[in-house]
Amino acid sequence: MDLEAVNSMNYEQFLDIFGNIIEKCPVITAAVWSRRPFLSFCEVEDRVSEFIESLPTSGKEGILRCHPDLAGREQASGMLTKESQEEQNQAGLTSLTSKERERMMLLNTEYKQKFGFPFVICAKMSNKDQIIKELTSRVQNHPSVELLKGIEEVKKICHLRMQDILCKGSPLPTKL
Ligand SMILES: NC(=O)NC1=NC(=O)NC1=O
Repeated sequence: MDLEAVNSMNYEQFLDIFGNIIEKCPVITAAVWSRRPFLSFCEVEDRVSEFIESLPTSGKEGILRCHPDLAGREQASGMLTKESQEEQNQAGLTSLTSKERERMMLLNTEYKQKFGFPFVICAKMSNKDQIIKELTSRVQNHPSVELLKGIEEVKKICHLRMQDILCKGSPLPTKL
């Protein structure tokens, strides 16, 4: 997929391709479309980051709240987005022992009760043991620290999802 093709997409085509680069937050992609033409693919990510940073705390918390728990109910019920499913698979979170699953559930519940948003980490850059370790440690943090860390992880997830889209060369939308 080349830049010219991306810059010539209408907003429906842009959303079809990039709508889930931030988990379940297509409004960010829809807003960033207005910033075209992009001089590079990195610029798309920079504009996404700018949009996120422009949000008030409640908006950033809202983005985190759109993320499914790792090894949580959405995974158990097969309700994950394809991107999240693949990321959780890659980190080994779909093959936890019952003891690991129980521990993740308890830690996720504790984390959400404390912060009012879920623990978010870029699963593809980690593995189940590291994730459990990170969750155990981060649940002790101050809310302001976890808001920053969570958004930082959201941007890493976005970067990898962009790479997947551009490298897999999703078929370009047919000219409508
Ligand atoms: N709560 C989460 O961290 N969710 C996720 N991390 C990923 O890498 N993909 C997700 O859906």
